Amino acid sequence: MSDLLQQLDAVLASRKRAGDADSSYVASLHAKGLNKILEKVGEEATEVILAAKDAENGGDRQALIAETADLWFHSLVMLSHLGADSQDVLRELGRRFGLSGLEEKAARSNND
Ligand SMILES: N=c1c2ncn([C@@H]3O[C@H](COP(=O)(O)OP(=O)(O)OP(=O)(O)O)[C@@H](O)[C@H]3O)c2ncn1[C@@H]1O[C@H](COP(=O)(O)O)[C@@H](O)[C@H]1O
Repeated sequence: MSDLLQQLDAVLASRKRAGDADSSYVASLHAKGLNKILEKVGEEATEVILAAKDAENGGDRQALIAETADLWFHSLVMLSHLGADSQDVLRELGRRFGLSGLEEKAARSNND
């Protein structure tokens, strides 16, 4: 599925380079600028939280999945706007793989 992320990265980069804001949602976000993109990331994060609470109470898990997809998507648009992409994040997650979050955090305080 990482290939899908790479394909999406390429589409987002092409919309940033030469997208038409009148026919492309992504190009319209790039044209509006980083603050608009960040507003959407914040909005979608809130919608994920609300959908998660709803799912905890027996609500619609598909709605949670859809809102999480919205958050991932808008985060990818943000990364694209700032010259990064999904592979940068996957590389960082790979670097952390197998390292306990508790050990990683303790190591930070030992080095501080
Ligand atoms: N994956 C997505 C994707 N996910 C969500 N969205 C859009 O993000 C917008 C979210 O806006 P809103 O939050 O206002 O709407 P909403 O989330 O449906 O409604 P609420 O949850 O807020 O109530 C909607 O217009 C969605 O269609 C996306 N738009 C585009 N993509 C991908 O980006 C590609 C390029 O898109 P265009 O640049 O529009 O061609 C597409 O081919 C897709 O692969």
